[in-house]
Amino acid sequence: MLHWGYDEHNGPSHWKEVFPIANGSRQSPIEIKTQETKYDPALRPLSPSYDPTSAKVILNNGHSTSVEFDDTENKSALRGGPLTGSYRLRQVHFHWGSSDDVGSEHMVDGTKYAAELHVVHWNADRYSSFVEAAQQADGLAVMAVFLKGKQHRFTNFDPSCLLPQSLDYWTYLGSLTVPPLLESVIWIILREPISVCSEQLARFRSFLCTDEGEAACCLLKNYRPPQPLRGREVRRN
Ligand SMILES: Cc1ccn(O)c(=O)c1
Ligand SMILES: [Zn+2]
Repeated sequence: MLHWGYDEHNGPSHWKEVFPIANGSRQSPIEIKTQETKYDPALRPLSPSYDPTSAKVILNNGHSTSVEFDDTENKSALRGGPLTGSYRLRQVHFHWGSSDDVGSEHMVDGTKYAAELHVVHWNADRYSSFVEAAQQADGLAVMAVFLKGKQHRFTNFDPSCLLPQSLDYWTYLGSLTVPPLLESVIWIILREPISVCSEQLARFRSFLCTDEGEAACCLLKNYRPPQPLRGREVRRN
């Protein structure tokens, strides 16, 4: 196995060839069987305290996209919960899959989520660096957050924030532009565009259109070419 990854030739089933601890006794992720979890009254509430000015860079390290934080001082830390003392924020990254129904690392009662956010901290009370802490049994604390897929909770969103200044428009009678192409649409097309930067457009192109288990391929385009007007009138206000 050259460099570890997530492909057939270098994925999780091969990692033990280079990292024998892969067969260790406290490996992650796990499946959480909620009925088997045990209430612990001694557990305290989590107390995250993050200073946004400690964020430094966002990068793709080939295994994930990650935001790195300045951890040379205790500006952002996680306390409480199961932790003793304070754990300093190091980085935030995501794990995801090739389709919305998989992607999380941990599972809950057989359910995988679409993705999983990991907020990584290290025990700066006891150790002098992330690298040192990463070798210790109580060295790191990773807070994981599940991301739900399609039905992603997206509340308090007012789409008018995406509208241009002018609501002047063209209108015509047409159809869906995707199958089943039903001819049931009154189209209202705003004449003034809104602006996006090329990075935002590239982000669209990075979304996948492949299913679980298929070779990942990106949804590079999803537009239907113009269709014959067939005598229809297009009106404007
Ligand atoms: C430190 C570290 C590195 C990779 N991942 O996935 C983690 O969750 C934590
Ligand atoms: Zn992770």
